Amino acid sequence: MNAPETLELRLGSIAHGGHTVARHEGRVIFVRHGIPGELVNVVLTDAGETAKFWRADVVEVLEASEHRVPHIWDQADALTHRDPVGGAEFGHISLDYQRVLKAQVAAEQLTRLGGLKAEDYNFPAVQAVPGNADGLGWRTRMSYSVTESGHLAMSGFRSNELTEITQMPLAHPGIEAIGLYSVDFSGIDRVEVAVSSRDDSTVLVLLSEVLPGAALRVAKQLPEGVNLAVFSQMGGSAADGKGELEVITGNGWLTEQVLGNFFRITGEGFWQVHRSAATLLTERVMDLTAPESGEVVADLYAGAGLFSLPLAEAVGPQGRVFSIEGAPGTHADAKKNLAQTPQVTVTRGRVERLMRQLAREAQLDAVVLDPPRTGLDKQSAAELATSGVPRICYVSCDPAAFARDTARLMARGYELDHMEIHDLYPHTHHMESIGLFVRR
Ligand SMILES: C[S@@+](CC[C@H](N)C(=O)[O-])C[C@H]1O[C@@H](n2cnc3c(N)ncnc32)[C@H](O)[C@@H]1O
Repeated sequence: MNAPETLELRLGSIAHGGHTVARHEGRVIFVRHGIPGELVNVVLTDAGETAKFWRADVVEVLEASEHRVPHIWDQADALTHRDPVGGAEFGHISLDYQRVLKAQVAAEQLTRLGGLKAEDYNFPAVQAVPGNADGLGWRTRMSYSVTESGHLAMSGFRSNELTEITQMPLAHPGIEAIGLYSVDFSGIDRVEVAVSSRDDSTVLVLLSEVLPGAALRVAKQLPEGVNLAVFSQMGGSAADGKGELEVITGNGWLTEQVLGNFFRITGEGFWQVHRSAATLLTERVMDLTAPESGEVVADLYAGAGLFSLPLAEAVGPQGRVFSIEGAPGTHADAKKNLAQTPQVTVTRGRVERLMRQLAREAQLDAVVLDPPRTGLDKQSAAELATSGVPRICYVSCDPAAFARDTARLMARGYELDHMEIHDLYPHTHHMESIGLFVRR
């Protein structure tokens, strides 16, 4: 028998990934675009007869949650679009309640994967970013596809169908101001845009060109002062892929400023997305890690040196910082950003490959690590713990990976001394956790 295409469901609790969990005839269904407690009609998007669980999207709300609000972005609204775009999947939930749900997800992951018990541990609330009351305009980095007619577009939540974009309320106003939505991007297949949060107005547009000459046509349509470059990825992954940047107008990089330090970030290089993230995370990492003069600290997955630079200042010329980053472009930025601090050793390479040697050769006093969504691999977690480093400050954008790594570190002699969660991705299901682990 084929599965029914639509169903009426009562939505249960929130799950990792932003779904609510519902049940139908004993089967679990992960439902998007709903709120726990709501009675809704859903369309099944993934419903094989033999599948362990199904997936569905809310298309009609029969009994709305008191936390439901008009969606912040029409094109991402599942109630008015059959294939809404991704990128603001919590936009129908009041901002305060989004944070309540994120805290529930984090607590559930820490319990289930991290092995922590609610009776022993005070699971943290999710903190709003000061100065961003409506949770809009925070994205300093945007990434778009291009339609056949040359317009900016984004993919549907669960499809490759492109929807033309005419505004993006989460994008920084400096990005929205340059009129990208009326530019003809024919001959381009991806458009990446970044704005500097130093001045809130210097913009760099990166194009991936499929027709030679297309970027020059785009250049003529952009306002004066916008930096433009063509980027070609030469293979590899985000951690070690090689890229080539050909500048068309202005510079191929932006300058960022964090607490008095300046950072050069090339077009394809990593930088924190929320306009306040770099400052907020630096303050929190420095506060929790508390590096002292003369100490030896490692900054793993170091990016362009955001934490390495203040760590170097704190340990001073008598101390030492090992800054490890995999991506060649971001590593090149780190080299430049850390050129005036000889106490920093800047190394390009995968943490998986370098961790053992580092743990063996350096007597580390503290480690800061900020891995991608996948978290630490098992081997690196083991080597990190075996190093016996007294303090580990772990910054994470994925609560499941963070919880899994918490269990690994706790099994090898660490305890989670402090944890906090920041809402660095409002109107999405994402969150940023920071944990301080200390050697027992
Ligand atoms: C979440 S970012 C953090 C960067 C930096 N801490 C910051 O806040 O600006 C993670 C960084 O790790 C790098 N990376 C990803 N996988 C890696 C790996 N296996 N080894 C080393 N670096 C890696 C990425 O290129 C990226 O720059």
